[in-house]
Amino acid sequence: MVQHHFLLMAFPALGHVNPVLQFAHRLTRMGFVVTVSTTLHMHRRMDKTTSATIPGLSFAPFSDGYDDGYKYDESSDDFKARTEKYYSELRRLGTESLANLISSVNQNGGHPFTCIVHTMGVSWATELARKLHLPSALLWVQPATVFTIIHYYFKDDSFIKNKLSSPSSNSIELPGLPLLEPQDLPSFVTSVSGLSSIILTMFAEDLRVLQQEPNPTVLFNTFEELEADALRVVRDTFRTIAIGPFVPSILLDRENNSSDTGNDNMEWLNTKTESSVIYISFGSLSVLSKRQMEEMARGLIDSGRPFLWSIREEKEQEKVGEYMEEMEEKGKIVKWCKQVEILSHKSVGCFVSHCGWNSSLESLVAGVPVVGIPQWADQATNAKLIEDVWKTGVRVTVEEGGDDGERIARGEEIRRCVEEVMGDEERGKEVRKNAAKWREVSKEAVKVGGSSDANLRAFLVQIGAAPTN
Ligand SMILES: O=c1ccn([C@@H]2O[C@H](COP(=O)(O)OP(=O)(O)O[C@H]3O[C@H](CO)[C@@H](O)[C@H](O)[C@H]3O)[C@@H](O)[C@H]2O)c(=O)[nH]1
Repeated sequence: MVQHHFLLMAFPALGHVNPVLQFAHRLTRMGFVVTVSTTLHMHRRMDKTTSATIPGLSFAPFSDGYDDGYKYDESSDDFKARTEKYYSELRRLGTESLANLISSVNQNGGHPFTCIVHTMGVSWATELARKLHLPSALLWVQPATVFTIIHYYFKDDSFIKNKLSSPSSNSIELPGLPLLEPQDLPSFVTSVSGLSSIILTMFAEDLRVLQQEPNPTVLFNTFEELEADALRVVRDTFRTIAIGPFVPSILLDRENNSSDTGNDNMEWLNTKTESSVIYISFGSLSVLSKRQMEEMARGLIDSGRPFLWSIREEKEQEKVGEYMEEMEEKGKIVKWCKQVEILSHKSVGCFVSHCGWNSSLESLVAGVPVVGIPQWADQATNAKLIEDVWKTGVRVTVEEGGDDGERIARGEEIRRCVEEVMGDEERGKEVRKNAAKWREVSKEAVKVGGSSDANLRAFLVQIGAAPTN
């Protein structure tokens, strides 16, 4: 019997690498051999603590020429040209490495690769798979809603582009999606410059390459119950298969925990009462301005609640300036923590988040209500879904702040939103009830026999790889 061997290729960003790793875990549990490939820099950043001992899982990192990581500096004059050059190098070196990997496995008597799955931005992996007559699929690591928006954006200008430039009504009505205002759209379609517009070009290439496939298949890090309509309305063009949420098993397997020790954050959380702590994180990419950091600090202090704030780097932490002392008295600032551990702790009652898709799914599975402060990319759309569709959180209102016209979430507004989801008023109760409901539904989806488990098994059978577990 053929031992199926999956090659999973992740675009070099933590938001892609993390779900790919979870997907790899799932496939190995089903009895498959899996190789995960990404750039050397991302490979080093990947949290592989739980992967080291998994039989059947291996890694094949490659150098993209930036082993200390490519720096996206949108303020530099040559940002667009430099980034496009980087992506073309990523394509050249990635294709080369992938081709070498495939032939060396074949020559050295390893299990030959039988399927390639890749995230967005590396569609050259599909092109290589086609050349080698291997089945392939795109793994979409943002919501299906965003995929659907992007699809309609390119399908016909009348859906989005013309509306955005119209002086009168620019509400966007798309099949299967809630009515969207421009502020609910991903920045890819609203920004005409910077990284967002480069990513839009990348998505155009992803869809172009995909649509040349006889059976264009998109696996989604979402689940049917969560985004049924968004998945359904594009089925005339793509085979859409929801197989998420891809979150670490600590969130899926355990009940909210409070007893773990040997870890500063857990011990600190253990001293707090149930659902009393605000957790704050803006993911692996966003950098907040000093002004915004100060507003956040003010809002947290004024909330009168304990908080745990993950701020990636020391120089970022310094931006809270004069508030540091008071912050350290009332809360805890940490550098980079195991977010899923924090979210699964029963003391955490609210997540102030940029609404990155991984964070959004992790909070959903943990049943923690969200206060959304979206920054760019898919985050505004995710915040819209959280507030208006799943009703598991609220989105702060931002306003013009300061001379440079920067849009700011004011401390007072952050405090108000936190109070809204954690307090005793009707809205808070409803949000918490919905969060508890989605926690159960999301866990069910990935259990054996759940919608995502069944979808994944059907996909595997279709490519001739029936699971043994
Ligand atoms: O202290 C921290 C903070 C975050 N995380 C983890 O980091 C990941 C963050 O992912 P995500 O919430 O998706 O945010 P970004 O890193 O900003 O992800 C980028 O990629 C995502 C997937 O494409 C998009 O949805 C986001 O908008 C985009 O910014 C999550 O798994 C978190 O658990 C930690 O482990 N520790």
